[in-house]
Amino acid sequence: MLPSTLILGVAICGLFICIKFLVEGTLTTTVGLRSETSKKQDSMTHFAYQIHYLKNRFKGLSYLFHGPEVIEKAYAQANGRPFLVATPSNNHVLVTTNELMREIADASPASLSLHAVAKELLQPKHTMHGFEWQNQRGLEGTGFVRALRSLLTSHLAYFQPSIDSIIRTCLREELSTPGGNGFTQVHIFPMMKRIVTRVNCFIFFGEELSQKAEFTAAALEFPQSVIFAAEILRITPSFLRSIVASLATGKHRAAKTLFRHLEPIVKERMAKRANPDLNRNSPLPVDCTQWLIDTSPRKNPWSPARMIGEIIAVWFSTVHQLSMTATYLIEDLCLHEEYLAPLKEELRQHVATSSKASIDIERLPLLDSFIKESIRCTNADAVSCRRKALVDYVLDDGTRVARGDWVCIPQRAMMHDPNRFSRPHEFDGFRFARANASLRAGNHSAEVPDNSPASLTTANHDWPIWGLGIAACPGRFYASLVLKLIVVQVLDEWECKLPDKDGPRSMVWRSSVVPRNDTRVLFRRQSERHLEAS
Ligand code: HEM
Repeated sequence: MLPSTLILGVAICGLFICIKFLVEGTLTTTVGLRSETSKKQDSMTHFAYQIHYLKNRFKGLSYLFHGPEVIEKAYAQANGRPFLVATPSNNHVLVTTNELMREIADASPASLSLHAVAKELLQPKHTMHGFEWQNQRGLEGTGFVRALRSLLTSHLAYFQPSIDSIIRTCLREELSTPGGNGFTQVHIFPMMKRIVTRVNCFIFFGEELSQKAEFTAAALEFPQSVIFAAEILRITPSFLRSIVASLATGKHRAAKTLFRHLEPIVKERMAKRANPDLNRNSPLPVDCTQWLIDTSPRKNPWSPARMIGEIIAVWFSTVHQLSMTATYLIEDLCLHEEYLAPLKEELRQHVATSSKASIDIERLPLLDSFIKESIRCTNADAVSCRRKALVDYVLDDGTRVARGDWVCIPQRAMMHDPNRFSRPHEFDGFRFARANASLRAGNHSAEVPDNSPASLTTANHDWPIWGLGIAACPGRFYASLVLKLIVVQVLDEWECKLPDKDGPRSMVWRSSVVPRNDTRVLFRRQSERHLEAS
C-alpha cells in the first residue's frame, strides 16, 4: 500500500513539475541564466542548456527527501570551496569561507534577498489570505526589526515572570493525567508547538487574545497550513494556484480566524495612534502587536488589513523554529541523562546565591552550552542565511549565482565538520562552556572554531543558526529566553524519559530536519523542587 502511494505521489509530483515548466515557459530565455554554473556552459547551445537545465531539476528531486545528506556529501568534497546543489526549482550555491559568508550577509537586498526567499518558500500572495509581499525588505520600512530586536528584547525582564508562569501552567495541564507508574506519556513535538504558541500569543497579541482558544488554535494552525499549502503551490502551475491554495488551507480557515479576531483590536489601536488624544486615559498595551503598529510608517499609514497582514507575516516566523528546537532539546535531556545532575546543580546554586526574584538566564553557562550542543548536533535546518539572487550575481571569488538561484551557508555540515568541532558526532553538552572558559583565560580552544567567548545568541560565522548581518534573527534573544525557561521548568519539576531511545527522531524535507510528530516522551512530576513552591 505504502510503496504504491509513494510511487503515485512521485509520479504526480513529476507530472506537476513538467506541466509547470511547460505551461510557464521556464524552458525559454531564463534557462541560460538559471543553469549558468560554469564558463563551459556559456558555450552550450540553447538546446543543450534546456537539456542541462531539465537534468538539474530532475536531479534535484532527491534534494526533497535527502537535502541535508546531499549537502553534507557535497560539502565534504568541496574542501572549503563554494559548491552547488540542485533542487527541483533552482540551484543553491553554498559558501563556507568567512569572507564569502560576510559578503552574502552584507550584500544589498536588491541583489541578494532573504525576503524574496521567504516569498518563494511561502507564496504569501496565495497562502496568507491575499497578503502580498515586496521582493525586497525595507521598501516601506523595517519596523518589525525594531519591534522585535529592540523593543521585545528590552522588555524580556518584564515578560519573564509571565512567560515562566505560562510554561509552568501549560506543562502541568498537558501532563495532568499520569498512569499507574506516575508517568504521563505525550507526543513531544505537538506538545511543544502548543506550549510555544501559548507563550508567543501572549507576547505577540496580549493577554486577552492569548486566552481565547479559537484564536490560539488558529495561531498554531496558520504556519502549518501555510507551509503545507506553499509546498504544493511550488509545483502547481500559476493559473491553478488560487484554487489549490484555498483547498490546501481549508479556504484560508486559520488566516481568516486570525483576521477576524485581530481586526477590531488593530483598528482601535491604529485609531488611537492616529489620534493621541484618545490615549490620554489608558496606557498603551505592552505587546508585539502594539510595537508593530507603533513602528509602521507614519507617512502614508497602512490600512488595518495591511497592518494585520504584516503582523501575521511576522507571527509566522515565531512558532516553528522555536518548537522544533525545544523538542530536540527535551529529547536530548532524556538521551543524555548524565547532564541532568550538573544542570540541576547549576540551577540550585544560582537560586541559592541570587538576590533576584527571577532566574538570570545569562548566568547559567552550563545550560547555555547544553542548548548550543543540542542545536549543533540536531540542527533543524541544514542551511542558514538564505539569499535569493534578484540579479545575476558574481561573488568576490568569481563564483556566479544566477538570477533566481539561492546562495546559503551549509550550517549543519559545518557543525559536523571535524576541522571545526572536535569529535563532531559526539554529544558533548559542556564543550561550549569549557571552550568559553579557555578563551576567557586567553587560551585557544581546539573543541570549537570560535576565537572569542560566545553564547547561544551570538550570531557570527561560527554560529550562523540565527543568520548573519542586518537580517540576523531579531527574535533570537526572546527565543533563547523561552528555550532556557522551558528547560529550567522541566529540570525543576519533571523527570522525563524517552521510551524508545533508538527510534527515529526526525524526518527530512528539503533542508529541514523536522522532529517526528509521533516521538513520545514520558514525564513524571518530582517532589523536590528549587523554584516556585507548589
Ligand atoms: C530557535 C528559534 C529560531 C531560530 C533558529 C531562528 C532563526 C532565524 C534565521 C536563520 C533567520 C534568517 C536570518 C538570515 O538569513 O540572516 C531568522 C529570521 C527571522 N526571525 Fe528567527 N529564529 C528563531 C526564532 C524566532 C522567533 C521566536 C522570532 C520572533 C519573536 C523570530 C523572528 C524572526 C524574523 C522576524 C526574521 C526575519 C528577519 C528579516 O527578514 O530581517 N525568530 N530567524
